Amino acid sequence: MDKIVAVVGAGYVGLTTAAGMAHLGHRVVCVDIDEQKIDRLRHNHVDLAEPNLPELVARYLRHGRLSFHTRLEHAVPAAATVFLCLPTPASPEDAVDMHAIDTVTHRLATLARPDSTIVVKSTVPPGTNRRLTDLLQRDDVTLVSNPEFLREGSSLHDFLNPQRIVIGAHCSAAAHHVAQLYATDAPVLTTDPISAEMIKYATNSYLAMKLAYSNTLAELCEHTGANITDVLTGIGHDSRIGASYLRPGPGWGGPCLPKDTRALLAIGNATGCDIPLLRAALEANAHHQRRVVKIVEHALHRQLAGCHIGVLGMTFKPGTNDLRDSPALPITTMLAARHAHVHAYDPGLSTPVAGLTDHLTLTTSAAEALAGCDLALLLTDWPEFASLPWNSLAARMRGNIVVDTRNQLDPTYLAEAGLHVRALGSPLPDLPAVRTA
Ligand SMILES: NC(=O)C1=CN([C@@H]2O[C@H](COP(=O)(O)OP(=O)(O)OC[C@H]3O[C@@H](n4cnc5c(N)ncnc54)[C@H](O)[C@@H]3O)[C@@H](O)[C@H]2O)C=CC1
Ligand SMILES: O=C(O)[C@H]1O[C@H](OP(=O)(O)OP(=O)(O)OC[C@H]2O[C@@H](n3ccc(=O)[nH]c3=O)[C@H](O)[C@@H]2O)[C@H](O)[C@@H](O)[C@@H]1O
Repeated sequence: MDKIVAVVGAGYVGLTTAAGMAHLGHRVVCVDIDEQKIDRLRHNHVDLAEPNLPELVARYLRHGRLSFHTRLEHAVPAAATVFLCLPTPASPEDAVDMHAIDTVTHRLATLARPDSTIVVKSTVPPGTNRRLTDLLQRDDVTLVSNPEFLREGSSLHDFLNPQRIVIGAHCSAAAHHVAQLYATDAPVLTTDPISAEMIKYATNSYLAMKLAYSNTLAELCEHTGANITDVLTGIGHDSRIGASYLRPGPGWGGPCLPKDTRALLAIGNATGCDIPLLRAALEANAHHQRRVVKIVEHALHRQLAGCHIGVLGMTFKPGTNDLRDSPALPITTMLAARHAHVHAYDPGLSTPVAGLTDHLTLTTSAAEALAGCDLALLLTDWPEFASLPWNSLAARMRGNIVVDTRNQLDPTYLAEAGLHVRALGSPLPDLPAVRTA
């Protein structure tokens, strides 16, 4: 048994780190200020829709290798390593809100065990390690930067199978200590802290730019007559480009890609470095969301006022119940602002969601969302949408057009049901006259 690992913050990153570290054989104490969350976790209730996470939490709770706490003083003083997995949301001016990290670091100044290592897993602006070291004022405690690259929906898998571990540390013993906690064959890259912090923003922003480029190519294909699927397959075979993150969609979203791209732009501006590339990626993303609304208008051959739109998928990607910065939010808001009636279904959203039902009706099935609709709009590529009973759905719809922003549906299969699929990145089809009742 290794020395105790403390994890502060029990959200996506924290709970995954806690369960993952327990799985790697460490004794883990996990702390969160959300008393309700901790109470639920102690009773085996994991609220995150993450495959295998509930099972692992239950297993190591039962073994006594994992425990949950609400107070830092009950967890931190015994820990040789303290992972900070705290939120770093955007602040109003798009800089990073460091309140949670600063508050906890302040407390660690008195609570941290002598010779312990504090590991910052949160995404934090370059220079944070140096600033927190000053705040901590503990010569016997080392602060290490260790950004996390997991994706929602596969958080545990990604944590246990990392493509690389990045460790930013001034002290090689501390870097070695953190690396050996992971017991992984993945490459371990040791850098200075500021570079490690930058690697995280640079990665997310690069993915955002790549996605913005894919969506731009999709639009260009519509105008030139090229086929986006073939074009992206063609460029993806070039190993200098790579095939991943090339699927077009209604815009990229989620809790991190938009926030971190905006943050890096703001960080650059604060240092006097303008980054037009990032500004363009963000502008392109807003443009692509607006474009989806235009495609719907074009498909209906008319104004949206009074139309019923059945939306499939609201989360920013399948396999999660997370709506943060989901492109479906601005798109459905724009549809509602044009006085369309929006009825949405998402397999990840079983309970009412605060704020969501102001501009749309959240239904509990695809059949309910599409009943009587003039047009179906697929926004999230939940796998089950491909195999919906499109024959019976078509019979319930008033219109006969499906706008597929993820190029997920088989147009031939839907054609058998009498439906016309308008995918992204294919030449604009001469859509049939809209079927109405
Ligand atoms: N969600 C993701 O997929 C990824 C997130 N990140 C980064 O990791 C960090 C954490 O993100 P998430 O886990 O998504 O956030 P989250 O919002 O899911 O979880 C944060 C947790 O910290 C708790 N917390 C807040 N203040 C606290 C305090 N003073 N003491 C103890 N607990 C406190 C909250 O109650 C919450 O449970 C952020 O910097 C994020 O950018 C990095 C990689 C992936
Ligand atoms: O820092 C973070 O929080 C994380 O942000 C992203 O992970 P995640 O937010 O879970 O989402 P992704 O799977 O990357 O998808 C982001 C968005 O891009 C879209 N996307 C992704 C891939 C693609 O080919 N096409 C596409 O439109 C998704 O639909 C989604 O809206 C990064 O992929 C993680 O490496 C990172 O750790």
